[in-house]
Amino acid sequence: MDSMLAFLAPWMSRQRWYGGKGREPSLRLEATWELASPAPAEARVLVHLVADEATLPAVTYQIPVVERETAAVDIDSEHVIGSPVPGTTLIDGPFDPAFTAALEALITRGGGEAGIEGTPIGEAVHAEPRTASVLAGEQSNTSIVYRGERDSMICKVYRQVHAGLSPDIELSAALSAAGSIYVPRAIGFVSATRADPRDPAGTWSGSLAFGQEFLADVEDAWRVALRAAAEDRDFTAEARSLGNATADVHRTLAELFPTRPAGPDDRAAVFRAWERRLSIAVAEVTPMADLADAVHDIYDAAGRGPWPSLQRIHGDLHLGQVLEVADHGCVLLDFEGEPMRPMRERTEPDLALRDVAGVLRSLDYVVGSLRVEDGRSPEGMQSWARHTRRAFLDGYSAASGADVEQAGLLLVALELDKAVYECIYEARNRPEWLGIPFGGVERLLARAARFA
Ligand SMILES: Nc1ncnc2c1ncn2[C@@H]1O[C@H](COP(=O)(O)OP(=O)(O)O)[C@@H](O)[C@H]1O
Ligand SMILES: O=P(O)(O)O[C@H]1O[C@H](CO)[C@@H](O[C@H]2O[C@H](CO)[C@@H](O)[C@H](O)[C@H]2O)[C@H](O)[C@H]1O
Repeated sequence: MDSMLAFLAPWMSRQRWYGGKGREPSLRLEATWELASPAPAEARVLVHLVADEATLPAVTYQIPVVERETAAVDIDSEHVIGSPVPGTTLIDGPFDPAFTAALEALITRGGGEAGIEGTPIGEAVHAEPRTASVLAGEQSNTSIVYRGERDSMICKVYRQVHAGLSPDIELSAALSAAGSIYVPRAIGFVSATRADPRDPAGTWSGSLAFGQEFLADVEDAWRVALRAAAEDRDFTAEARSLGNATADVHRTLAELFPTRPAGPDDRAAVFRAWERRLSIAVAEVTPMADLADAVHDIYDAAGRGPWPSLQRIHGDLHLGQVLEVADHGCVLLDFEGEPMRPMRERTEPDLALRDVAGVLRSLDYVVGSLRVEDGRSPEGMQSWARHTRRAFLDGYSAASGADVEQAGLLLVALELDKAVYECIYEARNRPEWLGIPFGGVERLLARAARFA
């Protein structure tokens, strides 16, 4: 196994989903399961959980691997993990038919081996042949699209694995079961159970994968908005409809899951999370040090003002998480919350306004990215940005019955917190885009001055 980990570490460090950017992973094997695959092939399908101790706290990753005879391997070298045993090659599971077939069977038919369980949910999909391919693009996880004549499915293989049911599965499946038209239909999920490393008498379980209906030939709202802004075309109808959808999802989540008034402990926890992020940003983004005191003052004031009740929310809502479906409208994806936030915070009731702030930041990114990529003048785009922002807020207020503008400084603080998060995200992943959220922090501080 040590030789497998020695091959895994350099390969993992090159993957988009690897969170410890710039570091060499320091891996420890936590668990391995072998899956039966319906695909006719001489191959073993293994699912490993490995802890990466290069970061603190350690992060657990899921690595599905297919072991094949080297002579039979015909795949792009990028998806080859290595050959720790001469004559045998390890392949990244999502790119091998033996793994994709095993996963499809678990999600659509259920069952599993000791420790791995597939749970189909909702209406069963048709038993038919489907072709599997990995979705291209910048992702935190790895998604496999299964295309069939009658039912197509997208299955997300979670790369970072946490204890408990993933909030993505928990919330998306509950919304789908409640008949929400704003999420894809849920099809099934896979979980793993093993002895708890912290308490050998207990068990640990976590989510490995989630299958949803695949909506073919759709674009995400980020691409649609970018095109509209680049051509100075109106995007207010789409923004208003996203406001309606966000409010409707919040209303349904508040009916399905517990809500509570924001007590002193809740406020203190949110405030600590704002401050923690700010201090990470100061450490990683040099110019942030000059703005930190001003940001802190806004957090302080917003923490003392009126707060609405807390409820379950999306947690990382941005235009890239929204599909624009023709003759239907917006569909919201990926209820996992922000990947950098501790999981125990992501599953707690939170401020619904956090999602509103997420979309507002994303609209600011549309203008910012056109400036960075195309050298467009921000002045020329100000009117597009203002109208689009207004339309989103109007749509949200109309559908929720609450005037979001009343939130005043709290909304500004949440936008600031998101922009601070984005500064960290960009510094780690896309340094050339750092100016977009950093400029956002400066503008939000100017806006906050109106509430002084
Ligand atoms: N049900 C779906 N139908 C069509 N495309 C989807 C669906 N779910 C996800 N996608 C596509 O996959 C991309 C990544 O999905 P997402 O859930 O955000 O993954 P990640 O957590 O890895 O970021 C989305 O931006 C979208 O383009
Ligand atoms: O991988 P996820 O989709 O869970 O989200 C992470 O990556 C996003 C970038 O892909 C990042 O979003 C930021 O960039 C977007 C444009 O690419 C922009 O629309 C968002 O407003 C901005 O936050 C997201 O923050 C991060 O969690």
